[in-house]
Amino acid sequence: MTKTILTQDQIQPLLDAGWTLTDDGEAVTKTYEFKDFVAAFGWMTQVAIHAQTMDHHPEWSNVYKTVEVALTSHDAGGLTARDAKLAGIMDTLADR
Ligand SMILES: C[C@H](O)[C@H](O)[C@H]1CNC2=NC(N)=NC(=O)C2=N1
Repeated sequence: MTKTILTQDQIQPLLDAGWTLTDDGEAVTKTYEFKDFVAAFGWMTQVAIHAQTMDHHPEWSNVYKTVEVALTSHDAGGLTARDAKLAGIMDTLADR
């Protein structure tokens, strides 16, 4: 598990993929919109299994078909490769 904080160059691909950097620069956020609640919760269930395998967990909330996500590495106090990896998994699973 790496605690190295990502550089601006390493964060840029996340921004290109639609993630937003928080004002403090310590997290990225994204709002996913699904077809309905079942699609949203199904996606969350798939992501949860990956998160548990990685021992890296999202901050998220769900209202009906919308899921708001924030990714950060609490132990590192900012963004790490673990956030970039989980972001990629989330985007890939949402595109199916
Ligand atoms: C003990 C355990 O490894 C830690 O609490 C892990 C679990 N999941 C985590 N998830 C995230 N997003 N940040 C962390 O620092 C973190 N720490």
